[in-house]
Formats: sequence, C-alpha cells, structure tokens
Amino acid sequence: MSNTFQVDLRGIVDLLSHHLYASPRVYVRELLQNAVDAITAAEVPGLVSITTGPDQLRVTDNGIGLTEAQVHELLATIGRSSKRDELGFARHEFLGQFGIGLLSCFLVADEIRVHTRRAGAEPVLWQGYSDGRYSVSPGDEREPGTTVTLVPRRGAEHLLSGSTVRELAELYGSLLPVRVEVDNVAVTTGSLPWPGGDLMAYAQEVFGFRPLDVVPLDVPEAGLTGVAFVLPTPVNPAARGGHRVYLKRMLLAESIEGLLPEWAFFARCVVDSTELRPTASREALYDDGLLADTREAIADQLRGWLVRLASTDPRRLGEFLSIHHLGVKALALHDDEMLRLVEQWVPVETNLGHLTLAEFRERQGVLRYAAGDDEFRQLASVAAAQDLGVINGGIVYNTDIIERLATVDAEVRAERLEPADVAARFSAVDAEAELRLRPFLTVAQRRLDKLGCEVVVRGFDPATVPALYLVSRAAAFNEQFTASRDAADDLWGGVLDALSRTMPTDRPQLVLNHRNALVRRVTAIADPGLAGLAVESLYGQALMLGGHPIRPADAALLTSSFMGLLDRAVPGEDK
Ligand SMILES: Nc1ncnc2c1ncn2[C@@H]1O[C@H](COP(=O)(O)OP(=O)(O)OP(=O)(O)O)[C@@H](O)[C@H]1O
Repeated sequence: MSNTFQVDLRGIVDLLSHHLYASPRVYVRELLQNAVDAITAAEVPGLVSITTGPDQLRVTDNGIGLTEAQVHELLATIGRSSKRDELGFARHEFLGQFGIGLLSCFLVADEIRVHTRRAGAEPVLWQGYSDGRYSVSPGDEREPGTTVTLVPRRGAEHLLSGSTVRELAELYGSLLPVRVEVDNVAVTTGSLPWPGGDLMAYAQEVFGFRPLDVVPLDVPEAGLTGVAFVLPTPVNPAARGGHRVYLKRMLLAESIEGLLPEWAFFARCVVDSTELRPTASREALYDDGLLADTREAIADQLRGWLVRLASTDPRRLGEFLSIHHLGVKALALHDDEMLRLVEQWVPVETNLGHLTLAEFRERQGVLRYAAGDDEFRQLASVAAAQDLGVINGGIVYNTDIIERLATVDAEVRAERLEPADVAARFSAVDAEAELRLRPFLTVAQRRLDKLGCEVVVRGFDPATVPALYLVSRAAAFNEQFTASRDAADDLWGGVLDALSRTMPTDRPQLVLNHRNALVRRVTAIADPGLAGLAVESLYGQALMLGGHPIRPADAALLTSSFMGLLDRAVPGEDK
C-alpha cells in the first residue's frame, strides 16, 4: 500500500523559526528574493514596490506571475521550487532554490495572500493560512505579475511597520540590480560600490572604521568581486571578524565566516559572488570546494598586497606591522607565510639595535637569543661589547618564532645564548695580578661559599659593569633542584639526593670585572672584613642587575653587608 506524507505546517513553521532562521526579520529578504526572481524569469525591466500600512504589507512585482496550476503546484507544496532544473539543481540565474522561502512569512503573519497573473492566463488569488489550509479562487483583473499581501500577526506588527520594512529592504536589497521601492522611495542604489567610488567612506559607513588600505578582490571562478579593508587598529586574531557577503547582489549576511584564511584576521571584506552558494537559512556560505578555492584565491590577493607593499611602500608596510604585529606574530607560529613576513619585516629588539631577524642573521650568521627578558637585559651590553649579537627572546613570541624558523628552514641556525658563551670571551687577568688577587679571592670565596657561588676575576667590557652573576642552564637547574630538596620531606628528599649524584655540578659564578675601577680598589683592600662586605655587596648588586630571584639567604646577606658597610662608613663610636 502506498501513501503520501502529510505535512504539519505549524510544525514546519516552528522548525523554520526556531532552528533555521536566526530572526523573523528574514521574511523581507525572502519576499524580495521571490520578486526579483520573478522579474529575472520574465526578462522585463523590473520594479518591486513595497507598500506598508497599519493592517497589511504588500509586495508587488511585474515579474512572470503564476498560472492556477502553478499556484497549486508551487505555492502549496513545501519544498517545490520553479528555480531548479529537471535534475534538481539550482538554476543559475535565480536567488532562490529550496522552495521554503515563502513559509518564512508565517513567522510574522497568519495569512498570506498571493494575487498573481501570468501573461496570457487568468488572474488567481491564493490564500494560505498558518494552520495549513489554503484556498484558490479567481483573482481580480491585473497586469502580469504578483502581489503578496501579509496580514500581521498580533504582536508582530512592529516587524511589518514602514520603518522596519524600509530598513530591512535596504539592508538586504540595496545592491540589487532591480529597482526596489518602499512606500514609493527607492532603497536600491543601482550599482556596486566598487571598484570606483569613495571606498573609505563606504567602509566607514558599513564597518565604522577608516581602513588603513583597500585591497580589490576578484575571483572569476566564483564570479566574485569586492574589496578587503585593512583594519586601522589591532585586533585579536582569535576573535573572528565576519565579512559582508552578497550573493547575486542580495545580502547574505553582515558577518560571514570562512571567507578568508585565519591569518588574514586584519581584513574585513565586502564581496558579491554569483557562484558561491548559501545554506538553506541563507545566513552562511555553503562550505564546498568552491568556497575553499575562493578562500585560497582571496588569500593570494592579500598576500600579493603585502608583498607589493614590501617592495613599493615599505613605510605603509611598517605602519601595518606596527598595528598588527602581535597578531601577525601569533599566526607566524603556525603559518609559514606569516613566519616569512615576520622574518623579513618585523624589527625585534637586539643588543645591536632594532633589527629584523633576516638582518640579524645576515650580520651574525645565527639567530642567537636570550630566552628571557631578564637574561637579555643582563647580558645585552656585555655581549655587545664582545661583538656578540643577541636577540631579546623574552618579548612575546620571539623565542618561539626563532625556533620555528630554524625548524622549517635548514639554512637558519638558532642558538640560545648561554652565559658561558659570554664568559668565554672574557680575558683572564695576567699571572702577576692573579697572584696578587689570591688572598682577596680566598676571602671572597669563603664569604660566598655558603650561597653556592663561585667567585672569579676577569677583564671584560663595558668597564662600567663591576660584576656579573652568571647562571648556566645546568646551574639554574641545580639551584631549583637544591631548593626543592630543602623543601621536600625525608622520603622525597632521599629520592632527590640520589638523583643529585647524577647531575652536573657547575655552580653559578660571580664574575668581577677587573677593568672596573671600583672592583680594582675592592680587590686591593687589605682588611679581610671590609673586603668580604664589599664582595657581598657586589654579589647582591649583580643578582639584582640580572633580575635573578633573591632567596632568603641572599636577602639576609644583602642586609648584613649593607649594614656592615654603613657601620664602617659612618664615623663615630658606639656608646
Ligand atoms: N513573486 C512571485 N512571483 C512568481 N512566482 C513566485 C513568487 N513568489 C513565489 N513564487 C513561486 O513559488 C515558489 C516557492 O517560493 P519559495 O519562496 O517558497 O521558494 P523558492 O524561492 O523557490 O526557494 P527558496 O526557499 O530558496 O526561497 C517559487 O519557486 C516560485 O515559483
């Protein structure tokens, strides 16, 4: 036995309003679309005229109209559309295709009236109700075309008011190639705002900003033209910005995602396409191969813009990067194009001044970086004095970008600056001076032994730096390790003790600069007590200069050495 599906219209309308369309306001778009399609089918110079009033809304077109048979077939059959071919494919020239758009009127009205006439046929009046009934009767005499009348549902009157309808018709339809009037005033502009025109003003109007630059877009395979506006202020690349997309000049939505690759976060586009397809809700682009190709083509055009800027207008590129460098750098971590852009164009802080990574590599042969800001500050001037370039890897993403460059490009060498690299370039003091320093060094070493620090004297530039506290990575690990062992309970402490026997034992060093006049005077102090206090002070100063953590033992030492020096510096007798 074969039966036919029954359709519960209320259920379908509920489905549309709550699950398909984001807002009942889309009914204006659907009515406009049907009118424009009817005009396209009729191949006449068209006019869509919308009139509003307290009791009803009317949309009249001089399009192809419907015969009585078509009214039964098309208006009363959900999912039936005249805009698909025999094989069910959307016919290219039309906006609609799904055969459900008219139902959106039930989001705002309980009754839809369609008064229509096909040239050479009798006029027909179709009345459909949201409870699923419909009737067909002979219509009054009229010109070929169609008038759709909606009677507002109670509570939905504001959605059919003159001002709302005008706003919506303008929003969706302002670029349509067919003239559309609301209460006798045109809402259509008749032409696309690009390629000519005042696009700066246009961006201000639609997006509310004055772009840094305007990039024309053209993707013939998607029948796409438009513009990308480059944002004049920084944005978070993770916050997806939508694009304004028109399909066959009808607005799809103001905030469409997926049109640009993630790295192009700095652009907002307005485009019109004849080939891209909408989803059934007409609120998003259908995600197919054509959309992927289009995305790629737009990406190429934006990339081309960046490359062009680099060669023709570096000043503007600099401006662009100073606004968007954080986003560009963030994306450089997973996008090779952006990585190259950063390498070539984004200046980073180095101890040789601000340079791009490419410039730095050209001069130094290697991307040598200090992993943290503190490490950089401590070593920058000393390393520079030894002709050792170093990049501040402590600034956002720098270290990750440098390491990634070395991973993707075999030619690039990245090297983390080890304090030992700097120290290796220091010169030893001569044998005679060494001998003279010995008593001082013995005192100094005794004072700093309890802090696990080794004291050495070397000559290095700049002479203004009296002392450096150098911690190799192994020593830094050792320090942390000792701190956790001290804090651990017996069982865990035992495990850590056993481990410590397998660890390298190099200790942090306090390197006193023999070229520094003060240090030279300190090393010549005959009084061991005063020499000890001076070394402790230099130790404290070097710790702070390098931004090293001050442990409780260091703090105690700093206080006692300061008090000791003060005691000796201030004249007078204790009572
Ligand atoms: N103003 C009109 N003039 C002539 N025919 C119309 C008009 N409005 C609707 N129709 C006919 O009714 C059919 C159904 O319209 P409906 O809006 O439900 O779907 P559609 O436009 O085909 O597709 P979509 O769901 O994508 O909008 C259309 O295919 C068209 O044949």
